[in-house]
Amino acid sequence: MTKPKVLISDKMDPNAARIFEERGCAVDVKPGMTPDELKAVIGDYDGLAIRSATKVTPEILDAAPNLKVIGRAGIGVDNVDIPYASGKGVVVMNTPFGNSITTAEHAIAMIMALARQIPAANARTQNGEWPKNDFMGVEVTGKTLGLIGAGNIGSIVASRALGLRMKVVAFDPFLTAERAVELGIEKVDLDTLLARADFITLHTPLTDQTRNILSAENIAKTKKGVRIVNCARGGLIDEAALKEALDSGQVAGAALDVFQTEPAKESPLFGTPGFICTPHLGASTTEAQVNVALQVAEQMADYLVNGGVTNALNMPSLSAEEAPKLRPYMALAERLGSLVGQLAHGNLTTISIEREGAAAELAGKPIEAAVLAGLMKQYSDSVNMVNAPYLAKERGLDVRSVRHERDGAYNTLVRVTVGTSQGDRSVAGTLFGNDNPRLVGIFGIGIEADLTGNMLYIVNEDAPGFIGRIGTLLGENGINIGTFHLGRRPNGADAGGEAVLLLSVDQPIPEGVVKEACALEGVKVVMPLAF
Ligand SMILES: NC(=O)C1=CN([C@@H]2O[C@H](COP(=O)(O)OP(=O)(O)OC[C@H]3O[C@@H](n4cnc5c(N)ncnc54)[C@H](O)[C@@H]3O)[C@@H](O)[C@H]2O)C=CC1
Ligand SMILES: O=C(O)C(=O)COP(=O)(O)O
Repeated sequence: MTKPKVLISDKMDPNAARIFEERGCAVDVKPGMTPDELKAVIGDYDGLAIRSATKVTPEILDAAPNLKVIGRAGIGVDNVDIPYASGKGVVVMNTPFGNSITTAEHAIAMIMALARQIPAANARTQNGEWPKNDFMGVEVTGKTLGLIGAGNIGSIVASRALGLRMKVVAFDPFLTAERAVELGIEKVDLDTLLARADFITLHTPLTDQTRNILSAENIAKTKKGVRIVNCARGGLIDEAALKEALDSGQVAGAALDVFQTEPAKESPLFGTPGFICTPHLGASTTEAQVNVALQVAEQMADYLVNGGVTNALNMPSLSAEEAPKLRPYMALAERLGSLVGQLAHGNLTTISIEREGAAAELAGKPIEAAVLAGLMKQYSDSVNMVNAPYLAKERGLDVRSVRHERDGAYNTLVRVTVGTSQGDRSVAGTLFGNDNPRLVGIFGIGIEADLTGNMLYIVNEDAPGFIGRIGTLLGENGINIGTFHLGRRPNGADAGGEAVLLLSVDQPIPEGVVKEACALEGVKVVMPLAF
């Protein structure tokens, strides 16, 4: 098997490359490429490991036909076009905890640096000025810290601030009252936070709701002399409004680690009294960088080599332990999806995926994604388990997953039923010997078959002589039959109803032969299938 190829396109701790190699991936380390340079090489890679500098745009994704996974060694993924990556079937992962302590500590360092104006005092002291009378600071003890965003980083900041004897109030619509009590902080609305906080620190992702959350209007609602820290994302603060507020004294100090445009080589804020900044160093400690590098490489290699999915933003998780158990189910699910997609005519409106017996004990989402991938393959070549659920949603397909506690005739069973404009169509399959996918029912008829290669599905009047006729037709056309499966409709009926035939053949069946088969006496349906 050829090794999956991974490109590390941002500066990353060398542990990442080591782990990729140890886990069976080939790795190239090329930090600092321009977008054009990245575009020129990305086509060679199965995985792309990044930090915040690489921008994964639709243009880059379009140039990456082999790409399967993007791994962000860090938290924020606003530099990746996730909807576009999902559409292309590329998994996007991050490392949600590896650098949170480090970033929280940076925010605390910013709070202390603002309170005591350490950067300016340091610069002037080293300049030989000894400006002892120019730097009157403030204590943080007893002051109110307003947290905007109390997730992983925000809650660590809260715990450290409580240790500094600050009072902490937080605005976070997703913070529960219980969690606030647990953290020892007070949950407030944004206006209350703005009015009460002596220091404000931001810890939300950049979304449509959080963009410019500190707008001119909201900055005007702050306590005069407030100090503001942003170690989250640049777009959270209106930088022009912040400049004005610093100039007017509404804001006594502001510390930014992140900017609207990065790298920020120039800014009206530079040189403003009370303003300090760092060049997106929030995650830059040895400890955090080792953490995120190890984690991203482990996660990406696990996906590329074993199919395990951890911390994906566009796919359900699947542990490396679960992955081998689920793999035969995915194969079964994909084939059932493909079969029902090939057989069902008319406009598909609903799909229901039922799991019974051992299948009911497994994670449902990956099985659902595999069924949809099989089904959607009829419509597009680039469908996989990542983008199939998105494509199904786009097409307005109503997807239902049902888990049955009851025991059925098989110790494990997956049934897929699609609702079409012509009624419901259902197929079911099991695993033989734990890993061998096998069809056990088609449109309510018990029929056992492997779903593999080229097949022919025939419904005919159940009368003597038909099997001979179809065998002769295929033989005359040089088509060898591999396997032959028969069932009767209604299920278990005696002769005289409808018979269903599923044949596997050694080559695709030419259209002319399909037409001749349709013309045979008693034939109702003939459909070539491919798996
Ligand atoms: N400066 C740096 O180097 C680093 C920056 N970051 C950034 O820090 C930010 C926070 O990271 P985590 O705490 O790990 O994320 P998280 O997802 O654990 O927490 C974010 C919190 O923001 C809250 N939130 C979402 N929308 C909100 C809204 N409209 N108003 C108020 N709160 C809202 C969420 O409920 C959540 O509790 C991210 O933007 C991340 O990219 C993370 C690491 C390093
Ligand atoms: O993890 C994050 O969200 C960060 O912002 C860290 O960015 P970086 O990896 O230092 O470029």
